[in-house]
Amino acid sequence: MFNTFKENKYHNFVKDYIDNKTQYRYIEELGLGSYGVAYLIQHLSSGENYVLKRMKAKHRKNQKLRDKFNLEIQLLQEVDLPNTPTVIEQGKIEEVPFYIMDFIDGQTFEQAIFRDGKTYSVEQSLQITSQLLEYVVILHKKGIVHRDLRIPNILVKEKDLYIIDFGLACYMKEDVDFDKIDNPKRAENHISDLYFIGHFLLFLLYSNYSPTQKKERSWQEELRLPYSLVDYIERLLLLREPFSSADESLKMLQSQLLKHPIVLTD
Ligand SMILES: Nc1ncnc2c1ncn2[C@@H]1O[C@H](COP(=O)(O)OP(=O)(O)OP(=O)(O)O)[C@@H](O)[C@H]1O
Repeated sequence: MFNTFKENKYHNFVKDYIDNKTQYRYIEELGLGSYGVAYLIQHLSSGENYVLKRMKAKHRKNQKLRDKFNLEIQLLQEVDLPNTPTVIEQGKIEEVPFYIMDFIDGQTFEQAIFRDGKTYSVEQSLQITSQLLEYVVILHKKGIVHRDLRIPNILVKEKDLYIIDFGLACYMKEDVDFDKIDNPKRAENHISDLYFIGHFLLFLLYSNYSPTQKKERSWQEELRLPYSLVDYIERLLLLREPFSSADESLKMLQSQLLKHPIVLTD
């Protein structure tokens, strides 16, 4: 098996492969996750940028992880939305599977908030969440749950949102007993995506927050949001009765929270 040292060696292998055996040239590494590595590459004749994502070399003999990686590609192909990257091609480099997809030349919300110090008002946070929910409703209609809608996996480019990293996505299970969900993050239905969207919304709202006290308090106390919005977020986070679908939560957001101007409580 490739160990950490060999992973570096494999990295050089991939670079050589891209530069000498494909119609692309290697530009840089974009990110290294627990299972995969993503690289920025450029198509030689068009000059367009793409992303090559591969499995980590040390996992290449692990059939379960290979299946997981193949499922990621399959789901991304099935999603086929303007706001998710299109899969261009797939293959193997020395037994390690990879695929090439569109490069979304935007910023992740993690970069926007934590690197660039971007702040979002309550109104903006709700507008962005509404846009995200619209895409998630379509995703769910296609029978797919993303299950990792965190700030590094949602990009913004010219005010449009894009969803990447389908590494934990799965086919949606229709009949699930809500009382038996002990880990909402891993639920194989809308509950998981709504739970992550609740946290996503809190990240946006916190971007505008400056602590007034040393002692850390709950988000309900710190953010001083209107009751209707607290209630809404609590439903996303399963602290209250969950929404029966992403569509229901989108409708409530659009018909009740976005319709009236948000007034913060003192
Ligand atoms: N299609 C894309 N367009 C733009 N940037 C991308 C794209 N795909 C990945 N990236 C960048 O590369 C980083 C890593 O990619 P990705 O999130 O898919 O893999 P990972 O999370 O590192 O792997 P794993 O699935 O093992 O956790 C992302 O955070 C993002 O910055």
